[in-house]
Amino acid sequence: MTETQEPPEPARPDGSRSAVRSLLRLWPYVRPVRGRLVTAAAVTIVASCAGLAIPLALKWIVDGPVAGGDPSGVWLGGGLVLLLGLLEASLFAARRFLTARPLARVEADMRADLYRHLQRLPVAFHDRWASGQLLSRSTTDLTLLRIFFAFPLTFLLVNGATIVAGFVVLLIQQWVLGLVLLAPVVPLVILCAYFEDRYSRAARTAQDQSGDLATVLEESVLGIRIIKGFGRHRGQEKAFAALAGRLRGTELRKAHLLGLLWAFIMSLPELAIGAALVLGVLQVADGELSAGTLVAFLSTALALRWPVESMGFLIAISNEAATAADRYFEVMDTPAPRQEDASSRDEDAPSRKTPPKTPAKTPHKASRERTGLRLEGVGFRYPDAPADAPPVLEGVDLHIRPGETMALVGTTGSGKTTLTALIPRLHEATSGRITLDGRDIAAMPRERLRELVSVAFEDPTLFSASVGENVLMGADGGGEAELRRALEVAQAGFVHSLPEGTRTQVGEQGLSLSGGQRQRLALARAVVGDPRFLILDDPLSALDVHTEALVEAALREVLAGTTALVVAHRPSTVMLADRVALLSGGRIAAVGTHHELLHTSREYALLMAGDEDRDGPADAPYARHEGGRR
Ligand SMILES: Nc1ncnc2c1ncn2[C@@H]1O[C@H](COP(=O)(O)OP(=O)(O)OP(=O)(O)O)[C@@H](O)[C@H]1O
Repeated sequence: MTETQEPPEPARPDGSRSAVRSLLRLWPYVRPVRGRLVTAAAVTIVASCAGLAIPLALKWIVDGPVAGGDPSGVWLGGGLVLLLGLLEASLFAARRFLTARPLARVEADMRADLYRHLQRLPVAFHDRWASGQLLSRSTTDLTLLRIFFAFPLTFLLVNGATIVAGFVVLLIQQWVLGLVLLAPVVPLVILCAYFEDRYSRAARTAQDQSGDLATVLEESVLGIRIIKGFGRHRGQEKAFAALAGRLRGTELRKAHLLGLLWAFIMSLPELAIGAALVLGVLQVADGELSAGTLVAFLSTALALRWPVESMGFLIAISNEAATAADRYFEVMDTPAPRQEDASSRDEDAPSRKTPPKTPAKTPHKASRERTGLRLEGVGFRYPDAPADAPPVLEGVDLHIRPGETMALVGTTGSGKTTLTALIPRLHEATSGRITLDGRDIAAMPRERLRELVSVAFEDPTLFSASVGENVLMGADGGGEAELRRALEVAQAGFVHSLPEGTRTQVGEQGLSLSGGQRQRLALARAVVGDPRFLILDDPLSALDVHTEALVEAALREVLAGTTALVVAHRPSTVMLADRVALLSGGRIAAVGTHHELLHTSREYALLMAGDEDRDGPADAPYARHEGGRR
């Protein structure tokens, strides 16, 4: 067996990391659209240059036509300024056009990759991560990244280039005044570094808290019946309000930091412009500077205000995007289980994709290779179990013969569900091996394994899809005939009286159906592909006595043609089985027919009597449960 992969704790770093390094990891996604992004950046630079040329045109108007009293020159200059303005506006519009579609593609690709990866990650990962955290990473965080690609990424470059070009122009026009304007750069760089660190910590906290909020919201929506049933809505409201209050506090801290940064970014350059204006006016008065040059100088300085001021929020959004990238890659970096070599595929085995029209009675008994389902020395411990806790399963040996139905019984928490989860490899056994018809499942491609093994769990989850789609999930390519047969076996005839029959959409998690109805659909899903191996975890628990008897009768027919392990809590479910295995203390304590175990295992007899604490030998009183298939 492969070693169980320890999924990482959902990380909550403090944000002290390199934002640039985090953002650089996005390169593989940006690569395919780099041409568009570079073109958009070039277009934006041309647009900014058009904007910067306007003050130069003004200088020409003031020093030329205005000073020389030439009205036609003023009109010409005015027309030139108008043209430059129109050019700037249309180029900015073109930038949006160039980036919108490819960036939506990048966001969609990243989301699809995340979803694909989440589907491949082991159940142990999902046990540990809160669903809201995954939800917020695949929605809010990816939207933040798209905004970053569309806006700050381009404008950090373009505005940076504009500022450099603008200062070159200023220094050429009047280097003393230019140096006055450059004076705030040093304190601003120091302040930006100071705020960046604090802001990224706050951004990380806010994004994690919004994930926590999504988790509480999701749990409240899914558990609304319990909340209402126990009158817990006030408690839930308080818990939600407390979390929302914490998030509000963090957002306020972010706003406070951003406000302070912005105040410095706006006021320091304004002070410098004021100083340059006073100095410039004195120079014009002394005749050392032309009025036109001063107008051009100040217009250029004012044109640089937006690129300088925008740096504050561009840095803020970039930090949030870097945090979003970290959160995205925390999930993507979690290794998914290794995909086994597809060449080990069992070619002779019939696929569930093409189920036979009618089940063969005992198709697997005749084959010499078909040795059934075997567990040899299987052990399992949950990755997050305390180090000193004993393993849930240890040295489990069990052989289910081809075509045989084995019931698995044991006290609550004895590990029955855990054991059934090892067969379709929802969890990896930590020791020992499991074979299906002699082939080790650890060496089998998961896809193939899941074609061979079908499962129905105690909690019958249905998806937001039609009844038919939910059932046919169990058999890719299955059609109407398979659907009808599976519904018949599961005694799910009620679907035909639903408004649109098997096309009726069942709500989120099938909430519009009763527990028993959902369980019957989950059972139909398990049997629809006529699987070679069937794992049923207490499949009849939510059925009334009458329906249970009907389902049992139909299920007997299916079980006759498959090798099955059925977790049973009730004698009526045990009756479906050929033999029974008793799970106790993490091991198989006894195997035999129901009749044999009633007489040989006191623990089994007590379990079947529904009285686990009872003393005294198991004998005649339990004989009323006898009468299984053998
Ligand atoms: N995801 C998990 N992480 C850690 N421990 C777990 C996890 N799931 C189950 N356990 C523990 O493993 C043990 C076996 O649980 P399991 O659900 O397999 O028992 P069970 O026999 O199916 O119980 P029941 O009859 O009540 O359904 C229990 O002690 C349980 O607390």
